[in-house]
Amino acid sequence: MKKIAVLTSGGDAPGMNACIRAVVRTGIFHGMEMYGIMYGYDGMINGEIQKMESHAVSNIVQRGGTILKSARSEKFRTKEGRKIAYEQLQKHGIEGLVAIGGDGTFTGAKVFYEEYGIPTIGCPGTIDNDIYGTDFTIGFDTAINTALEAIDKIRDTAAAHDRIFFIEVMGRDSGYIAVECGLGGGAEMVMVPETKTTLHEVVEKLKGSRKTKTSSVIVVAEGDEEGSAAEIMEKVKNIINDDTKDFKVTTLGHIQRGGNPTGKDRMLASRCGMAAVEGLMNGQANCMAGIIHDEVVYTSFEDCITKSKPLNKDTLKLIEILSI
Ligand SMILES: Nc1ncnc2c1ncn2[C@@H]1O[C@H](COP(=O)(O)OP(=O)(O)O)[C@@H](O)[C@H]1O
Ligand SMILES: O=P(O)(O)OC[C@H]1O[C@](O)(COP(=O)(O)O)[C@@H](O)[C@@H]1O
Repeated sequence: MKKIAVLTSGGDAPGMNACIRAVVRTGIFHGMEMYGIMYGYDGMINGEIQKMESHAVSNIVQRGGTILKSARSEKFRTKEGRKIAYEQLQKHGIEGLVAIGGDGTFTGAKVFYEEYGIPTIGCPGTIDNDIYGTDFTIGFDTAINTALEAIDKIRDTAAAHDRIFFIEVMGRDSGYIAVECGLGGGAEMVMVPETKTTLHEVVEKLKGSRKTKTSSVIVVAEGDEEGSAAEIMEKVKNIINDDTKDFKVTTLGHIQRGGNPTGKDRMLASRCGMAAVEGLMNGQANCMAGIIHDEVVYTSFEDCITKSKPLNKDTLKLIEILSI
């Protein structure tokens, strides 16, 4: 294998740049020609493929976002789109791919590999941490630290005004961010897509905690089955029906996806990037390079996509115990 290309796809995540840097420099170290594909799978289809020398990844290890840009590509979901993508790779002589993204990105990579056989290895890049085959995903640590900083600030106001705050964090299908922020931010309760929490339980919890506390914070993952934090707040407010209680909502949104990656994310990203390139050189394909118990582990895309990584039950219990 002589030419490897790297792309970032799906949502961006802090640490993706550190991963791109590791991919490019590991490849060059081993005598490969390295290429960057802009805008994920869309760029593959559009032929936005550029050679990357070592200096192309200078001064990016500390930066959020992704210098290769990211996209969610509808065209790549079609057979015609993937055929054009393959032709573009052929045109540039690309023999291997590193795809940095989440489970959608890996689903696309798997379909593409099965159709055209271009060896591909993924690196887990999503703030949601919802990927089987790695203890943590690139961007998760930064996202929870960003969210925690925001929650700490909101708690100041909550405490000063005796308010009940519903804080929405990201996590379309996953409650990892909510759970970590809930625990670290001292929340009364977390509401996540993986477990059912009824409005009745929320109301009872708030009534109970108001006996000992004057302010409360409830962290809601955006994908919770009861709806958004704003919707949940309205419903709870209506049930409690007490004008003396002051309810507020804050949706943290995309601040969680930006910013300089933490040291942990830079380390994880660099290790996964190197492992992806060395995996390709050693004949691995159709799998993701992740880190489990501090060791590099290659997990098939099939498993990454189909197997779930359950939330730690002890952590959920801990939140309940610590919020009495
Ligand atoms: N079944 C599929 N077939 C082909 N491509 C897919 C498929 N699922 C996802 N993709 C591609 O992967 C991209 C990224 O997936 P998405 O779910 O948006 O983000 P993430 O990788 O962060 O989970 C999609 O925009 C699409 O181009
Ligand atoms: O910016 P967008 O495209 O609306 O994406 C929002 C989504 O991005 C995430 O932060 C991460 O999603 P991905 O795993 O698809 O990258 C989700 O939690 C959130 O729902």
